[in-house]
Amino acid sequence: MLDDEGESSVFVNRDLVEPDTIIDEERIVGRDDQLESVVSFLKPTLQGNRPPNMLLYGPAGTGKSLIIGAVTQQIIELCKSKGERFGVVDINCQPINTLDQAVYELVQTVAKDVDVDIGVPETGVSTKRKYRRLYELINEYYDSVIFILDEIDLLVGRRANEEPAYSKLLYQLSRASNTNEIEGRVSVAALTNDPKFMEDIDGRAESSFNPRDIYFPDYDANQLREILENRRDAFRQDALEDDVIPLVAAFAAQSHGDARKAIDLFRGAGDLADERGDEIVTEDHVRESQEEIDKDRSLKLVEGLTTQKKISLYATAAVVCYSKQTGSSVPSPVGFKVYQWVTDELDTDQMTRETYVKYVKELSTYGLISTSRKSRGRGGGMYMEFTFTGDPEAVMNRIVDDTRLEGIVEQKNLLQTVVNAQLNEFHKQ
Ligand SMILES: Nc1ncnc2c1ncn2[C@@H]1O[C@H](COP(=O)(O)OP(=O)(O)OP(=O)(O)O)[C@@H](O)[C@H]1O
Repeated sequence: MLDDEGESSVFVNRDLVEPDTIIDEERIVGRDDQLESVVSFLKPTLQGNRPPNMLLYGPAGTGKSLIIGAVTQQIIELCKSKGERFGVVDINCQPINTLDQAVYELVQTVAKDVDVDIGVPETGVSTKRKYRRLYELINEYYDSVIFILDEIDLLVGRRANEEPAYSKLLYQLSRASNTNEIEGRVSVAALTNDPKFMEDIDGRAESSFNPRDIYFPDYDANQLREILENRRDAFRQDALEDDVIPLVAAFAAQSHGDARKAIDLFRGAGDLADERGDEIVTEDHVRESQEEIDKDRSLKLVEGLTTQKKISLYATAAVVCYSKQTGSSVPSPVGFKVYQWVTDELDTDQMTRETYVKYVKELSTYGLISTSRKSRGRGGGMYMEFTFTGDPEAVMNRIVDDTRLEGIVEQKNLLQTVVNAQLNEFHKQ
């Protein structure tokens, strides 16, 4: 039974501190330049012209989805008042593995928006047919359209020596109006955390996509503070101790100035106060909540991964834990070699290097790993470098709890030898 105390909450509008809530423009902080750029690029839509394609790039939680979402929402409204149909087709590429799935997802998103039948099955028909259905729906229901492709760099989905799926998709969509497959005006906005994303794009796709760039830098502690201040009304008046907002902002500023993390921690501290029946959110709630988030994030996440992702992560963590060299970064070619060795030992499927890199990169969106792109010097090509933000040994231990990976623990010495041999090999080249 709930007593009076149990019913009271520090929140009066908890939605405001939910990560997916679409906030009003006046709550947006420190993104004036980006807002201005997106508005100016999309303005031609209102005058019946085609806007340019765009690339919004910057670290996680820096407002890319927020800004493009807020501006396109306004354009939908303005177009509606003029009797024009502006379609916003927004997908997140992170869970999508192939080009075919991406096109299906686009069809599904449009069909849902205009409330009609999808009209193509998910499997058993060609990707071409799915494209045809996509264009058919767009031509019937929209006068102009923008495709928003979030986390575009994670749409790899290719076999060895093939062009990556993101490259093909960008090529197709950005030329669909030139080829008259789409009759109205089309533009494509790609969102990514990878500042060097365009370097991996096929030349054909690069020239047809040819985007205007908009950069989203990290927030500093002051901006994070302001973002939180603007959502203070999620809480009951006087429910926040004075130091709560500065402390939440300071924690989030340490983790790359990610506004999503700041908001999650703000909400977490409030939830903890509620759980304990405390009337006021204090610094202690913030600190404890941060500890829980740190612990939970990596370990819960690891538990929920597929076996292939666990193996990829295990092999990457093993490079850090077993390396005799100092430094805690893992060059992706070394991580991949170790991954191959582990899959051989376990006698399980082996993915391509692209897929291995995609899996590990995905973990960076959860803050478990950070990635950067490195050059091997003149003519040596590029590779990714992975750095663990938390403790790689805890990650390995958690993965071993999965019975399918137990066998590998007995091979610890061998694994150590493989790691160091691969590192030596890599640094010799
Ligand atoms: N400038 C801002 N003002 C207010 N809230 C913000 C701001 N920037 C981000 N947020 C909030 O932080 C959260 C994350 O923002 P958003 O999803 O736009 O980030 P992103 O850059 O698209 O991240 P990712 O690369 O992880 O997709 C959202 O809840 C958003 O409302």
